[in-house]
Amino acid sequence: MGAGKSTIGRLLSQELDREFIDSDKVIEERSGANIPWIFDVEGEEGFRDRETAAIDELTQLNDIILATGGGVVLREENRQHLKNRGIVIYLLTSIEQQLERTSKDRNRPLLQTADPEAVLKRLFNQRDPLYRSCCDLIIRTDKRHPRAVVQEILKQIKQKHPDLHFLDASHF
Ligand SMILES: Nc1ncnc2c1ncn2[C@@H]1O[C@H](COP(=O)(O)OP(=O)(O)O)[C@@H](O)[C@H]1O
Ligand SMILES: O=C(O)C1=C[C@@H](OP(=O)(O)O)[C@@H](O)[C@H](O)C1
Ligand SMILES: [Mg+2]
Repeated sequence: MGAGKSTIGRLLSQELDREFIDSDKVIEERSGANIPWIFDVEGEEGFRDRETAAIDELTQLNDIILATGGGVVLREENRQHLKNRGIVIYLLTSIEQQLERTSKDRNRPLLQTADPEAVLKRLFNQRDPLYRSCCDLIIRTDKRHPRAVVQEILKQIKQKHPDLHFLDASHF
C-alpha cells in the first residue's frame, strides 16, 4: 500500500499506449461498493475472494497494464496467474514512504488502526518474500518521482526482455 501501483501503472500505460486496469477499481465496480464497505460487510476473506476472481479474469487479457491491490500476493493462485500470464513488477518502498503516502486517504481498511506503522511492518515481512517469488523486476520507488519510476521500469524491462518489440514504440 502506497508503493505507487495505481499511480505508476496508469503512467506506464500512457507511455506504452496500453489500456490500464486497476483490480481494486474493477472489484468496486462489480460489487457496487467501495473497499472499506466490502471489508466491513464481507470481511477480508470476502474481499480476497472477489480479488482472486478479478485477478483470474484480468490476467487473461492481453496488452494491458494491471495494477493490483497490495495483498494480491497472499494467495498462491493469484501469484501463479500473475507470474504465468504477465511481467510482474514489484514496486518496493520504505515503510516511511508508505506511511507518508497513505496517511491522507481513508480508503485502506487495513491501515485504519492506531498504529499503521506496525501494520505496514508486519505486512512487509509477510509479503516481501511472496512478491519476490513471483516478480520479474524489483523497482525501488522511494524518493523518486513517478515519471522517473516509469522510465526505470521501461529501461529494466528492455534489458531483460529485448524481444518485446512494443517497448520500441515508447519514448525513452
Ligand atoms: N514515486 C512517488 N513519489 C511520490 N508520491 C507518490 C509516488 N507514487 C505514488 N505516490 C503518491 O502516493 C499515494 C499512493 O499511491 P498509489 O498509486 O495509490 O499507491 P498503491 O496503489 O500502491 O497503494 C498517491 O497519493 C500518489 O500520488
Ligand atoms: O494491501 C492490501 O491488503 C490492500 C491494498 C489495497 O490496495 P493498494 O495496495 O492499491 O492500496 C486494497 O486492495 C485493499 O485495501 C487491501
Ligand atoms: Mg492502488
